[in-house]
Amino acid sequence: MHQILGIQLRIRRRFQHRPGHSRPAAVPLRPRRALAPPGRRMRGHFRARPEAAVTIENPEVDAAMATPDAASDSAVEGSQEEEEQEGSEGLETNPSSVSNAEGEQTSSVIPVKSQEQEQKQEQEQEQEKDHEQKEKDQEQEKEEKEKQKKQDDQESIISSLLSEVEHEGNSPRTPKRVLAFVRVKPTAHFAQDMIKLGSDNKSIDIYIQKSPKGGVVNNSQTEWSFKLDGLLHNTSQEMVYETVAKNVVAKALQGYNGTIMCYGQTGAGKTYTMTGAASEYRNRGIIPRAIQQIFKSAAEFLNILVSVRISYLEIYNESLFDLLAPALGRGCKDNQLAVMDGPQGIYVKGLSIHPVSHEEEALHLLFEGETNRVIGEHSLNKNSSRSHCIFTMYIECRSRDYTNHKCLKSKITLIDLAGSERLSKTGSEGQVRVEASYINKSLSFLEQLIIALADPKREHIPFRQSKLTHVLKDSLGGNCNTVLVTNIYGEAEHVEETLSSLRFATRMNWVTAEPVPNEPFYREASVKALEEEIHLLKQELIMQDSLANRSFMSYNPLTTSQRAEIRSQVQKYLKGVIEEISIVNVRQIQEVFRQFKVIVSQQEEEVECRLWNKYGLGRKDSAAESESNSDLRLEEAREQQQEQEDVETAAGKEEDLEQEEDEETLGAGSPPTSPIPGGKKEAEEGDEKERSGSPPSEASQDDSPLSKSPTKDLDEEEEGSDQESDEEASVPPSVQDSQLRSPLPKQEAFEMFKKEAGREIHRIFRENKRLLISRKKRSHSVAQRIKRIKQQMEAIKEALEAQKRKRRQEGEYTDEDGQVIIDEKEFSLILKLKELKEKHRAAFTELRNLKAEIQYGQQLLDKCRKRLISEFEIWYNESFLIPEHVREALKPGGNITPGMIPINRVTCLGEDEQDKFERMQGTVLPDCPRSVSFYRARMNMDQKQTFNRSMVALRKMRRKHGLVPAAGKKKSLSFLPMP
Ligand SMILES: Nc1ncnc2c1ncn2[C@@H]1O[C@H](COP(=O)(O)OP(=O)(O)OP(=O)(O)O)[C@@H](O)[C@H]1O
Repeated sequence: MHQILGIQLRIRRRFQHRPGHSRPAAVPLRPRRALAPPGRRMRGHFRARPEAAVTIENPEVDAAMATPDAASDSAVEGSQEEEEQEGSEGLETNPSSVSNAEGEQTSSVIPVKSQEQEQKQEQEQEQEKDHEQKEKDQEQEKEEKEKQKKQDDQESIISSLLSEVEHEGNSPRTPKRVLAFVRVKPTAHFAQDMIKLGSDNKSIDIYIQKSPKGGVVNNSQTEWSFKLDGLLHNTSQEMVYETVAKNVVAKALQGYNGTIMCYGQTGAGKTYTMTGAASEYRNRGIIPRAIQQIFKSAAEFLNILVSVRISYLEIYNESLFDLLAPALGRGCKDNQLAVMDGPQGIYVKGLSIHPVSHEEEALHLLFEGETNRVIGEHSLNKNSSRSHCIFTMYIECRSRDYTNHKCLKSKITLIDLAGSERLSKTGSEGQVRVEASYINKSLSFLEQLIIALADPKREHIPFRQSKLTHVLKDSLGGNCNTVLVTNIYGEAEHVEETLSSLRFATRMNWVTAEPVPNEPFYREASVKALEEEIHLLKQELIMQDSLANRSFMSYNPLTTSQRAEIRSQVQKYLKGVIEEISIVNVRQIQEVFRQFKVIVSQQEEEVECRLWNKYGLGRKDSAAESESNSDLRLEEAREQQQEQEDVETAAGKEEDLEQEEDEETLGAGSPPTSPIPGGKKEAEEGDEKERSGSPPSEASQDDSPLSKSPTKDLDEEEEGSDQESDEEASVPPSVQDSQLRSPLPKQEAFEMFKKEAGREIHRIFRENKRLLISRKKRSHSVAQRIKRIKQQMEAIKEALEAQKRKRRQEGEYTDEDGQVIIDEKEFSLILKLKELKEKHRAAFTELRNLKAEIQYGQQLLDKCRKRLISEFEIWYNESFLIPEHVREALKPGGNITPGMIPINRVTCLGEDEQDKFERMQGTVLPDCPRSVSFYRARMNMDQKQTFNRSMVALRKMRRKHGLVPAAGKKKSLSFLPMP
């Protein structure tokens, strides 16, 4: 019955959707239906109306969304589109319920036809097909136009918010509520007698039999009814996003803060809803989709520039952790975070916020954060996350062409709460029990907070009771769009927890919210205010110094000679020549500590070398090698920096242009320069010299081939790589034949490696390098082109201005509507300017794409380089340093116990993921071209994890088997036998 009604509804909609349209009488439906093979009817019918569709596609779910604006409209459209397709299937397959345009009742009797009739019928079918195709095309065109219109609308909304005219809330504000949805985890054992989902897709009833023995739920009530904003049962990830998040994200681009929170029992699907299945693009959750929506919209905006920054916070046992902390490990004490109330709202002091320029970068951060989450196994969920996680995207919109100087800020807070079940239910002990009690406490504080927020009479809202509630102070209700997704199980055994989750959802649903966009602010003003503040503070310093008779004080970055002076002071202090180092300023203190660090690491290396030599541990050239290793790292860093600079100079022209425009708008004459000419550069050079280590007399200055690193060699070779052929002759004798030969100098060994074992990776490295260089060249020429266009635009603008002035001086003519009449020259100048603007925009897009390619290429090249070097290191160690018996032990079947990773696994790290990615490219990408960023970010993360895991295992292995690890954290891999 449902299904029949469903089809009728869809058919009606099909005709409603295109008013005035009626199928031409010449295209009857009957013959086609009559020819349909028996059985197709049923198949088509069921395919068109699965149970899921009944619940999801009910338009009332969409109506439940607070604002029927562009985003939610498109959600409805999406389902209408599906319905239309389904509807057309219904038209073909359900003759009993369909009438044609003339109202004739169709029949399923197959008429006997002559050949002529059949031909005619075929012709008619052809015509019908053509007609349908045309209709489809028209509809597509219409949809495209509507999409564009919506996009333009969104852009124009942002533009108007940014406009100079004071923005007033012209539409009366109607109090709204926090939206609450319920998502049921799919199950084969849905407790139909206990959980009843209403046909309105909003209500849910729970029936629990009163337990004769008494128990948790043993009061007089056995039935509960809840009415929320929507039920998501058997709903795809896409539909969940459309219903729950799309509007919030679209509004965030218009300056509204948005919050989406997943609450529910452990394992009920919070993480699945928020982040999604890790490996499948189709099953990605709200966060990856929100990232995609933002970057997609940003790319489509013509005049609005969107910048995005990301932070990822974890609250675990009432402690805050930065899941994206750059260098520090989780839980590191140095990384103290604190929730602060600032003038601009709540913020977490010390939490790293990362600017991201494209989707893949943002996804990479998400995946990185995900891998750092605390996962504690739990009887309810093997992958239970025992912490609350808050992924925040900070969005900033401003006008691209600087028609105004305002900036619109907003943030989207996406919260994945820890499981909400009661302690007894977790069946956990020890640490997990402690965690559960923390989680329970913070969730009950959250509940208290929600109750307080929902009560309009309450004056005090207990935000500060827990870290979670404090962090969420400005993210729940108030002026932001807040949506709660309550994840529940459908099974009978979880019904009590389901009941308590639904109570939480209802309370949340009572919380009022009055979403208003954040006030745009003047970037220029804030930069100016900061500059003034710096200026003032500098003056204050000067005054304090003169009062304290310290007129010699300077607060500029240190020069090379100043650094050298500090170094010599530190050395004197260590030798006891001077008693103390007098402290002058913060920069000097930092430099003193740095110098101490440099000296300590040098001494460590020296001591290590001496020990090796003294006890004859088999590494004759250890001194040279350790330096060679440090050189290697240094060279690598230097090369990366060089390449980074290349990219920046080539592709960064675009930013230069933007900056130029920025400066114009800021009215600054020239970009800020270092207070000391060449100061920073000099300081950096000084840095490098020092890092290469030791005093002049020591081996770092040595030019011997031993100290020459492979990466250095890579550099040289890259320069002359064009002439070099892959099929080079003179392949040296294979190392395999040699039984632990006396170590070759690394330089020679590297040459050998490139020609045999590392030949393929070396070829790939060169190929990547070549591609990167060509992209850089192209981006350089595009940047030049942009510059030329800009100059032309400037010239035309000037000419236009002159023309306008002339027109005004000569007196203006107006037409009957009062419009100023301009002459042909001015008109052609305007046209030319328009044309140039378009060219400028196109070149800009090209440059941006090239920049993304360069960035990606650069990453690829870096990876390739690292792999080449690490493989070389392993090969070198295996060939020259590991004795035969250890090599045997490392082979499969050798006496290394299971669980340890054979060395050859390390050499092929990442290959599996790469293969996976390539395979996936062949299959998934053609259907889903937008999934590239998702899979790339995923692959990067997987590779990183595999590498880290392998390294940890390898280190353990070395320790266990009496193999002495090289001292120092950053040592390259080497296996050394104990005497
Ligand atoms: N709607 C769904 N469709 C398919 N699989 C789901 C769905 N919801 C959850 N799952 C699966 O159930 C398992 C548990 O889900 P998830 O980890 O998201 O639960 P959780 O509520 O986040 O648990 P915890 O509180 O312990 O973190 C996962 O393997 C997930 O893939």
